[in-house]
Amino acid sequence: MTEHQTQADQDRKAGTRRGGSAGLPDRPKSKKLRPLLQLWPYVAGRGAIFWPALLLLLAGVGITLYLPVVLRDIVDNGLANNDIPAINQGFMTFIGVVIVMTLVTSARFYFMSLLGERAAADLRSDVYKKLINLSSGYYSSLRSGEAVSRLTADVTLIESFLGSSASIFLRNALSLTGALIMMFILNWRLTGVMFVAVPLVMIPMFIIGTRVRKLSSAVQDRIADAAGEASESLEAIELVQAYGQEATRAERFRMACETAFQAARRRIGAQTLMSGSVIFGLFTGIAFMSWLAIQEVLAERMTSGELAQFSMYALSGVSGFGMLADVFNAAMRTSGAIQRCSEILNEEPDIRAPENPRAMPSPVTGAVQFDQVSFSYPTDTNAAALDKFDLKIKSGETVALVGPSGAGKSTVFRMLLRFYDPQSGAILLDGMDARAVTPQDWRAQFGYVPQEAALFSGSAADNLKFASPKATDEEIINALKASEAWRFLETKKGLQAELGGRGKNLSGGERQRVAIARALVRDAPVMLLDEATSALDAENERLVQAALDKASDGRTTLVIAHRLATVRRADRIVVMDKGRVAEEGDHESLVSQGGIYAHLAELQFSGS
Ligand SMILES: Nc1ncnc2c1ncn2[C@@H]1O[C@H](COP(=O)(O)OP(=O)(O)OP(=O)(O)O)[C@@H](O)[C@H]1O
Repeated sequence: MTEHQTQADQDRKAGTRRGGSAGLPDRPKSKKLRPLLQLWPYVAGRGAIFWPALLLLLAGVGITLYLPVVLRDIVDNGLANNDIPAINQGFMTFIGVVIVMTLVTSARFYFMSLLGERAAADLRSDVYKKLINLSSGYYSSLRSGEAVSRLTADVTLIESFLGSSASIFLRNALSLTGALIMMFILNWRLTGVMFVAVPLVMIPMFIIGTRVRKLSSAVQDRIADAAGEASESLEAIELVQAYGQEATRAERFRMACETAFQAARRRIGAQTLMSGSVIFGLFTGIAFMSWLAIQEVLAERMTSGELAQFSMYALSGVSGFGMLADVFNAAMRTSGAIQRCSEILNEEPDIRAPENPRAMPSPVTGAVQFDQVSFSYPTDTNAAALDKFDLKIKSGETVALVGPSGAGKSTVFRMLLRFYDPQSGAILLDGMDARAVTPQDWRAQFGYVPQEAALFSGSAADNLKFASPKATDEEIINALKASEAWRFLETKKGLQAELGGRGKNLSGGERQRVAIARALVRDAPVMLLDEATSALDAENERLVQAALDKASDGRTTLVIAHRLATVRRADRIVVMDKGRVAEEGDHESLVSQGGIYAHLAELQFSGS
């Protein structure tokens, strides 16, 4: 558990490092744009936002294409004839169109952004709903932290794409197409020349632009490296000073900053080249096109108004083209994000109900049996975690599982809670095979106290209702009393006492007692207790032991035991080694056998 958290923390840090300070997270791109289509249900399913957004987008494009027509009329009808009233009238129309355009654009912005947020919220909930139902096998094959990255970073990319890039893309693609058609109608010769001239100017800019983008992300990576370096040292400042590493660490940070500076210098060089070539390309292009256009006007193949109209389309077309290139990049990244999210959405949990699930016997007495169970973890198929494991526990019996680290004790619990299914053999409860019932029905028969007493933020009552949502206040208080947790909660706010995130408002021993109460309130026939290894003071130890006693009262109990007091209370001790039962008996008989248990007891329980 702790190992997992540490790994997750590291991954989170690595994620932040990779993400840098660019605002949007930096996640792998896809090579295909096709996955974008998978967003369709999320967009179309919200018709009340989607259709207004699309109509407003089309209206906006139409208005942008109409503005140059108004300008042409001003020039041709007003300016060419020196007709002042026509000029004034023309500009009034122009302003009118601008007002409509402003309203339409603002409304479009509102609906498009809303659409992005709406779809992201829906997608996020769907991905989470799937994640929370997937089985342990899935998580063990996923890099830890990756699931959360998909839920947050990937969905953020999608959100930003739908809310802004997709709208920019559609708007510019439509404006560009519209502008080209209008230009072609106005003067096909000029348009033809532009078709040749524009790529000549754009291609070098595009190449340099790609280089600038690459260098910019390299700079961000280097800055993030430096920041990572700094935070690592500052988080462990006492260690750094205790070992006299201040100068070395400062020098390492300086080197990281220097590398970032060198990367920035390369980026600035490319940017300088880029802006130079943009200015040169753009203005020589404009000069050349203007010269050609004036030739057309002089040859009376075009009016002055049409020239003005043409120029407006050309300018908007060129800028639209530039934006498309940027948006393309965003689309590739979003496509990658969608692929990763849909991978989760398409995943089927490998632990699921059979086609015709049977009902658990009523009542369940709690007779547990492992029948020749062999199992190896999906990520480690060579080594068997359980090897033809046989164990029969009578209803109401308390069995202590002991054994060296890696013997398979926790695996026994994981199999009992059906986080995994065995590769061969069967796990039975009152004779019922775990695979014959729904996982929910099966798990409802177990109370589980993990080694790290993971609690959730919320009140004590919330934390107990987690195990039994219908429990009454009285039942909750009884469970808390039985687990010796009520005494300290009473001095706080009783059931309403806030436990803090992961129960951080409580001490280690108190957390364990609340976790035991949580298992008790479930009132299940089988209790699984994974005893904490961390040392407790004598008083807490006594209280936890008393709580454990109550927890096993009248129920079948399996306890992974680390304390002498616990093994002594058990009806039977089962010693595991290499996924098998190695020895069995009570404390005295096992010690006298002088085997694994005797050795373990000497090491482990000598201080108890
Ligand atoms: N998620 C996992 N993926 C792959 N292998 C695992 C996984 N969890 C445990 N194992 C392996 O399975 C074997 C049994 O592990 P298990 O956690 O059941 O041991 P344990 O007896 O509970 O040990 P400990 O007392 O140290 O907790 C070990 O070899 C371990 O490396």
